Amino acid sequence: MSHTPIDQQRAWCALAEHAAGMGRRHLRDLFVEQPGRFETFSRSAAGLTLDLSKQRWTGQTLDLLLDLARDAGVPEAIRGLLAGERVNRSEDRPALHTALRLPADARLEVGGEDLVPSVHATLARMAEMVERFHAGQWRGATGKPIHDVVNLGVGGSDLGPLMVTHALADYRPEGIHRIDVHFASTMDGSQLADYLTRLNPETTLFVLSSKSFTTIDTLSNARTARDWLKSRLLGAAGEEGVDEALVMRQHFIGVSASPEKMAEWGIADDHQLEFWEWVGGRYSLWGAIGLPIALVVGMEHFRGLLAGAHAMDRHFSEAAPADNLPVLLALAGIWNVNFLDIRAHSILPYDGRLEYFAAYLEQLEMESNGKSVTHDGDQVGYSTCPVLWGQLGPNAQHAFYQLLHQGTQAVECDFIAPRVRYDDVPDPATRDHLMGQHRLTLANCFAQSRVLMLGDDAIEEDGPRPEYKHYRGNQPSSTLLLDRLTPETLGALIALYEHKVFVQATIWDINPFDQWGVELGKKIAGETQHTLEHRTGLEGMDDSTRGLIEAVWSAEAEHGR
Ligand SMILES: O=P(O)(O)OC[C@H]1O[C@H](O)[C@H](O)[C@@H](O)[C@@H]1O
Repeated sequence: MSHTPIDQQRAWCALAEHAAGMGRRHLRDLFVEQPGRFETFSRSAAGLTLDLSKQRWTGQTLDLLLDLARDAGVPEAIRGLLAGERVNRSEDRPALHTALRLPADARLEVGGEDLVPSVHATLARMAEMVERFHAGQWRGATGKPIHDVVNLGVGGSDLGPLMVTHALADYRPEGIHRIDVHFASTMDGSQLADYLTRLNPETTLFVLSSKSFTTIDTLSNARTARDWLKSRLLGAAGEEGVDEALVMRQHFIGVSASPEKMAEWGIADDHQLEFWEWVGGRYSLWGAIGLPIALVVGMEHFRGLLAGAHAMDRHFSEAAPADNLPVLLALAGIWNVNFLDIRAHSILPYDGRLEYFAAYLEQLEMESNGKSVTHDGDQVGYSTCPVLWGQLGPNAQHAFYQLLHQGTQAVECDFIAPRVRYDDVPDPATRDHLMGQHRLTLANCFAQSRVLMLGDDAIEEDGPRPEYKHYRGNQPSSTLLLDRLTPETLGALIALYEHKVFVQATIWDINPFDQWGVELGKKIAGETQHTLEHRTGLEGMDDSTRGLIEAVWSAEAEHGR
């Protein structure tokens, strides 16, 4: 039996009425009317400070949103998620990414089995592998130590490791055999082809990362990599005893939830790292999919990342909703999307190390909450996930901030920056310059959120101003300060967003852990590929697709295919 949709429940209706009463009240007035907003609307946990005072809301708004969270069953949902209930209902399984970061002495019984020992057994296997690489003992088929590792994966098997290895590149341990890690995800092979022109096959290893081990993008890159290795290392190298089995064994590691498929592909048993169906792809960087991260920062820092995420998990589980960072961040989003009609959300990190953070969040948020059917199978009558995009804030200032300041779209922004950076640079002259650059960056970050909030009022200017110089302001934002960017705070930051997504999904009554919307495209791509290759089935296509396919065929004919 379907329950009453959330938008027909008391708390939602009270919020709708409250929003109507607030009209188009300007953020600058809210700041005038309510002194001490920073104090009122900011909270800290796990090395992060979240300032929500520039949200277009009041204390009463937040109280009503907290009522909404309670009525939607958020506290019970959090308990269910962390306890391993089957929260992913369409696939009938739990979503236990939080189990991947439990400490070794914790217990988590799901279906009569304690999951913690197997999680830590995988970490131990990763540690052994990482140690071999860092000791220069993982050798290619011709006996030379592996120096370059290329991760072949896409979506959740690419974006998390890519984002984190980039963010934590400063944390490379010293005194080890250096491993350079690269990422190739695109099915067209262009990223991989570029690496293949530059890397030495004798010292290059590929990690095939794919939860399903059926993703065509990854498997076609994997085939290209295998052929490249074989053509370069077999015979041509003139080495005695270098056979195909040795090449496969020394140059490939597989990471997947399907050991059978890894074996079928030819990954040696002891070079397979397995994870579980109960870890969603976009939530998987905390386990074996994180191998590239550990190869860059070492196991100690990888465990630091897990510890930071676990600190956020504990905060999520223990803090009261009114002090709970993920709950508050989620409620700010709900307020913007569902009551202020703000359906665009920009992620703006002010730290070059977080270059891939927005791309990572685009998958996390939009693949999780880009849904329109409730758990009961009903169509939702309200908006869910906003369109989310982003880029490094300082660069975006010179690109799309124009739209934020003077365009016609209302946009919510998340500004993210570390409080301190470069204070540990050994050379004092460079240190001073770099610390100055960091302060410059922070000044820009704070200035932008201030101008977005206040508009013209951010500056005192005499005389009238032409319309084209007018800034209307009133764009809401959140600011997240990391004490500094470390494995621990990065872990906490990612976990914060994971949990924010879950809280929003709970309120919207949708499943954040499946992604059925991507399946049809894959099926139709298969059929289209068949037509392109075999020149049959064109009659069944629509006129546009037919025209496009014929354009390809005529180009191929011109080039003699
Ligand atoms: O890890 P894999 O099974 O190769 O999946 C890679 C990606 O592809 C899919 O199409 C999904 O939309 C993503 O959620 C997933 O992360």
